[in-house]
Amino acid sequence: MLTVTHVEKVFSGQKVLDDVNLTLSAGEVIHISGGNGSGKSTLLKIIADWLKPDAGTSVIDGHVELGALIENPGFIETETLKRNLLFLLSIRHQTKLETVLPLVSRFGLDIQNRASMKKYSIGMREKVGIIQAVMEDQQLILLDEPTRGLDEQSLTELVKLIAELRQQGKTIIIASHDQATPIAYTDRYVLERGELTRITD
Ligand SMILES: Nc1ncnc2c1ncn2[C@@H]1O[C@H](COP(=O)(O)OP(=O)(O)OP(=O)(O)O)[C@@H](O)[C@H]1O
Repeated sequence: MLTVTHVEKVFSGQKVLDDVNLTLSAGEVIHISGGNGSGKSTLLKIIADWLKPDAGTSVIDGHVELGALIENPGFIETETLKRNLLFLLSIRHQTKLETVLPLVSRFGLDIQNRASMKKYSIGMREKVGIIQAVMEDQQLILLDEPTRGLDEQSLTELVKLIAELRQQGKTIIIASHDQATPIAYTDRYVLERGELTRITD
């Protein structure tokens, strides 16, 4: 599903990622922890092909659809939630808005909300970011700090959603600064000084 091999990334002479290797098969759910600035977002961006590594490769199997929430998701700020989702769905033409509505309401969002996205709070934006990352049955899902700004109820929904996606065989990478995450995951990794290491209990 995903093979990251000997990946390096240097910013301003500083090696942020140093020989990072990661192989994930379909259905694996992992959690990567690491302090602020440890390179979690950089690694996810390389996996999503938003950034090129300075050395090494990151390869996703050809047929795999990617869903990603990395840093601040970009929306059309002057448009409503509905218009934003319709726009995103129009790119792949695979999913109808009706299919996404249960996901919208379980996170307490209102598809009829007439406010533009720029009026949304951090937590509301995070929820929309989560929804767009999973709403088209994407098989590989990257979630960078997905709990940011979420209230208790939404956090519970997120935990349930990830458990469901895991049951459906989705491959998921969750990154957060926190080693202790409320989210169910299988394998834990830590990113420190540019190195990604699997934590064994
Ligand atoms: N486009 C860029 N140009 C220059 N430096 C960058 C760029 N993107 C990231 N960096 C630097 O790379 C390092 C890792 O950043 P990254 O955002 O990947 O860390 P992170 O682990 O996601 O941090 P956080 O938990 O704070 O979000 C930081 O020192 C950051 O300043």
